[in-house]
Amino acid sequence: MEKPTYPRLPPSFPSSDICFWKGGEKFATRCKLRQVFRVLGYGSWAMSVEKPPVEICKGVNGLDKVVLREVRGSSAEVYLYGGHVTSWRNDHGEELLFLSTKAIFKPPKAIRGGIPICFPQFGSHGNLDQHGFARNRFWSIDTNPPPFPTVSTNKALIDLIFKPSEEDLKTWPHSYEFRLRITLGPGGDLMLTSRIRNIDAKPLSFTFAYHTYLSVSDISEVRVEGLETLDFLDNLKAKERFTEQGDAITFESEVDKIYLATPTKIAVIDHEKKRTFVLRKDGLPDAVVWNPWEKKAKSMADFGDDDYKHMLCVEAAAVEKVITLKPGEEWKGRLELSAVPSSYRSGQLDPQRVLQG
Ligand SMILES: O=P(O)(O)OC[C@H]1O[C@H](O)[C@H](O)[C@@H](O)[C@@H]1O
Repeated sequence: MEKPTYPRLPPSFPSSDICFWKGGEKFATRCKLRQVFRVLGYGSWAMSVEKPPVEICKGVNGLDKVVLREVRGSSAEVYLYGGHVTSWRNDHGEELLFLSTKAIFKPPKAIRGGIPICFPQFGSHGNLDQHGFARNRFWSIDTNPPPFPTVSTNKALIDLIFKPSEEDLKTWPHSYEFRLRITLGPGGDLMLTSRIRNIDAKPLSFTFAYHTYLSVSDISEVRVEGLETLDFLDNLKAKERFTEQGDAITFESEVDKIYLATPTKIAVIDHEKKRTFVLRKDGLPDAVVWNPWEKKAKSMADFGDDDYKHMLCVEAAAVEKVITLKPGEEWKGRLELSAVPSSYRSGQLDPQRVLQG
């Protein structure tokens, strides 16, 4: 083949980041526009401008949202309203979080689905409104967050901050700073790290949950491993304490349980989808498992009648033992979510095996 001759490009020719595509497959990323110009015309190449790893734009009803993108194609969306993750997609573009077909993106209602933040109160475990108020307040982008002990090389991350307003101080008179970092890892893992600092002169006590709504193909085909034989508080039986019996947890009716002092890793196995979610948590001893089932689903205005079949909440939480911070103290609570193909058979939970599957 004859050596192609390239056109001479003027020095001012733009050199922004570009992706190459062939037959729907991404061939290369972050080439310079100058190089692309040379390749065009030699084969059936297409090109597109690489989308940024962090983009701030408008979402439903004009609410501000942040889109995180990882170079291999996974993505996440975060609304500043609630500091709320509403979408997490793998590199095939498949949605991994459940979002109600009737979700209302309108304050003061919290968004139904995704990952609402329950703070400073989980559920009705206190005098505040159900799940506290962080999920229906506007958060801000934190442009200068205090450093983390380990430096992150991830580009797809956003730091948010929530500080109580004068109104909030009237209902809950405590001064604090709540920082939330949301990161999409190179393999598409979603990580949420909350840092709450007490900046008041008196102690700060709270309960907390990442109220994660996982998307599942069919709830009756789902199994949770890692919670068997643990004690739990049953919200459907006046928070009475029971011990889980037998095997992994499966679903055939309404469930609303707070499992206590759980392992740091929990697996949610979706047999039909052949997908396993692995939840890893730190600083959050409890795990809430919730599915409203048919009757409650019908009573919820922002929840489709059949939506209960396609969701399961497994919530990394701190409920039974209230967290108390002395003045100046900081608490950290972390959740890491991965979705892997299941090559999973029954037996004790071994998340390492799940991950390698
Ligand atoms: O309707 P929400 O206030 O969002 O609460 C939804 C659910 O959240 C948690 O999982 C609680 O354990 C449930 O008791 C509650 O029904």
